[in-house]
Amino acid sequence: MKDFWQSCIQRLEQDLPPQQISAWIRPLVPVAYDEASAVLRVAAPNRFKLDWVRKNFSHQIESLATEWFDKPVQVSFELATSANGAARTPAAAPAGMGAGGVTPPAAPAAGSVPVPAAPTSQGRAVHSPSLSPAVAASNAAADIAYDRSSLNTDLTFDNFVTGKANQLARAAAIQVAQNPGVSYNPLFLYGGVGLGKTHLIHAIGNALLKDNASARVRYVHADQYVSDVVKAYQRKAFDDFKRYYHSLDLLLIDDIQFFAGKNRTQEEFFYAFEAMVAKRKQIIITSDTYPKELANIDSRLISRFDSGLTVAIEPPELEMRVAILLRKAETENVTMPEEVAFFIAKHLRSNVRELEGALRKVLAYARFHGREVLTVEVCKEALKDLLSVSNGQITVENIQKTVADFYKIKVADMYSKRRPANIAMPRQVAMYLAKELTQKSLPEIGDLFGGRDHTTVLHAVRKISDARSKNSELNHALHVLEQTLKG
Ligand SMILES: Nc1ncnc2c1ncn2[C@@H]1O[C@H](COP(=O)(O)OP(=O)(O)OP(=O)(O)O)[C@@H](O)[C@H]1O
Repeated sequence: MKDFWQSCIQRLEQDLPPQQISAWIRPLVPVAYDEASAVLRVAAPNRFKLDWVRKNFSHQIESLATEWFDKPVQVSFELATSANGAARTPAAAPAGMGAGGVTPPAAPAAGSVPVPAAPTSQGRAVHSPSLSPAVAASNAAADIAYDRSSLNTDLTFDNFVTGKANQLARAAAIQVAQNPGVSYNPLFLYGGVGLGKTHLIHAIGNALLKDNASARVRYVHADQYVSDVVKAYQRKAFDDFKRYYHSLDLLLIDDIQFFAGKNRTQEEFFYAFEAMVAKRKQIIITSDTYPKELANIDSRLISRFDSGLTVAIEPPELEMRVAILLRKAETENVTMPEEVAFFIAKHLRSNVRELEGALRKVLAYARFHGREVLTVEVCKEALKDLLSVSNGQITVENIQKTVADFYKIKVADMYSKRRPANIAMPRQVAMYLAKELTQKSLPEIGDLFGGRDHTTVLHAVRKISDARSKNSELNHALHVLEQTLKG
């Protein structure tokens, strides 16, 4: 196997630039070759490299192995650990987060693969034995920075499709990535589910680390932060907790609405917030609603959230949905005719996650049934269930967006707890239409309107239905909305 590996590197050196060889190939360690199953195990020093080589080099290594061993060989990549004998030296291994017991950040999800637009090896992540100790040390530090940040390297600005719905948010995100702590602090991004908030904040983190590999960046979901607070509490280790969070250069905190009612968490976050902003360190927050609408969050925090820049991400319009589908298909190396993308985008309107799910379904269906060309027919078959469930294309999210546009209120008001009449009435209209035009049950509708009780939905449905028969203006508005939604 050693001989094979040497020859493999030599062959790759003929095809790849030296920089790629030292950044991606030399850090790999061949772990074992199993003759019987023809599986070659290769270890990568960290998750980032693992994802990258799996995506970009597995094919080349596999064909070289197949040639060498004279039979089809499968290459299986894994993380270097002491168990497989490929772990990094202790000096280079990511340290824990201290005695405080703060949970070390999880690595990006297994199986996630960076798209080619992810950071290149330039300036970091090089482990060639020929490097000077200083450079090797700084590259090891860069790897550790990535490992600790919990960033998903798949999520970058380059693969974030822009349209009217998110252009402001993207512009603000780029601005903050280029001038952290200076331009907008905090940056508060809000919007409904699956619209790209998480993607955007990872993109900021990735961009910052690409520019400055030694920056202390951390992505954390609000739930994880809560659980870090609980652990610090149990272990009486708030000093470590504070030291860690207060020392960051960039804190990306996702879905802050999960702080609701968690007073100790809010208090700790308040201190972290104050400490970071005072030191001009950047904080970026996402939420399903805008600051003033956050329920059960301390008003001190709400006013802090509001003190920077607050930007909404709206559901994508048709053209943007098409662009997203085309881009995602391209990433999968699949040619998608525009009419196919339009067909899917017209039928699935609510969010990007739903579009991605539909695309995955269509691709899996086409592969399984040996359909080499994607057609509208293939999509209709593949998405049969999804299309019938969405009851002639109408989803609760479409209804919320359409009604919010009609009454000129924010989509976030559909799930906010606010109750002034100019918001409560459109929200009731939306609930009524959701009941009329979708198959959703009352509890399901309640959930989609910010976790409201089914009796609230029932009350709205009855009230609007009754008012409609007496109030011709409302009746007309409902007709217009129904036509828009069915159109
Ligand atoms: N503009 C976009 N371009 C490309 N991909 C996008 C875009 N917006 C969202 N996505 C993709 O859609 C999926 C869902 O996005 P994301 O997880 O960022 O949503 P979210 O707003 O954080 O949702 P939630 O509130 O449910 O956490 C991700 O795979 C993301 O990469």
